[in-house]
Amino acid sequence: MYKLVLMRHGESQWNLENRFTGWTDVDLTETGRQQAKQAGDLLKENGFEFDLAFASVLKRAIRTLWIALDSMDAMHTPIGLSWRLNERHYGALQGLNKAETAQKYGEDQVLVWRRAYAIAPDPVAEDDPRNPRFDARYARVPADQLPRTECLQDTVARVVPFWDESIAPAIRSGRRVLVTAHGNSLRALIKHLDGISDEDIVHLNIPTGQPLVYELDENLRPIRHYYLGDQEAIAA
Ligand SMILES: O=C1c2ccccc2C(=O)c2c1cc(NS(=O)(=O)c1ccccc1O)c(O)c2O
Repeated sequence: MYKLVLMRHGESQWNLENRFTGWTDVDLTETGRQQAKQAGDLLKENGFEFDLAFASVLKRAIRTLWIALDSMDAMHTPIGLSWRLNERHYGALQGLNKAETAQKYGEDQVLVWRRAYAIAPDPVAEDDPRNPRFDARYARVPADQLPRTECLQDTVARVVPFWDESIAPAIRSGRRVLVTAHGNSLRALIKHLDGISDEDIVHLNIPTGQPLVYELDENLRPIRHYYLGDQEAIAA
C-alpha cells in the first residue's frame, strides 16, 4: 500500500479579497503561512516523512511547501516544480472579485460558468501582459501548450500527464510523495484518481492548508482517503 499526501496552499491575498487568481503569482497571507506551518506540524505529529515533493511554479504553493517541510525539519526534501500543477487559468477573469465579475458579465453568465466543466471564460489577449508567453518561467513550454484561459476539462488535460509521467512513477518506485498545489489542479488529480464524473467534480471543494492522505493499492487505485486534522475545520 502506498500513501500520497495532497495539500492545497494556504490562504492567499486574493483568496482574502475573493478575487480570481488563476496563474497570477500572489503570495500567502500571514494566515496562509500559519496554515502551512500547522499542516507541517500535523504531518510530523502523525509520523509522515517524504522522499520527494511536487509543487506548481506559483509562489503560494511553493511557499506552502517550504513552510510545511521546514516545520517537519525536512527542508532537504527534493522538490519538483511544474507549470502542469498550476491553478486553473481563469483568463480575463483573473483579478476580478465577485462584484466586478457579476457587474461585467452578469449573474446568469456566472451561474453558467460555476456549474460548467467544459466552458472557459474569455481568454487574456495575445498581447496582454498577463499572457504566460511573456513570463520567463514558461519559456521552455511550447507556446501552443500555454493557456490564455482554461475550462476545468483543460486543467485536467494538462495535470494528468504530469501524474502519469512524474508523480505515479515516483510512487511506484517506493518514494513517499507530497504534492502542494491548488483547488482546481488538485480537483484534476482527484478526478483522475477516484474516477469522478465531469458533473460531480465541479462540486468537489478542497479546504486550504489541510493535508489530504490517499492510500493507494499496488495499481495506484485509491483504497481510502482522509484529511489529517480536526474534522470540524474541514467540514466548515
Ligand atoms: O464566477 C465563477 C466562475 C467563472 C468562471 C469559471 C469558474 C467559475 C467558478 O468556479 C465560480 C464562480 C463564482 C463562484 N462564486 S461567486 O459567484 O460568489 C464569485 C464570483 C467571483 C469571484 C468570487 C466568487 O466566489 C464560485 O463559487 C465558483 O466556483
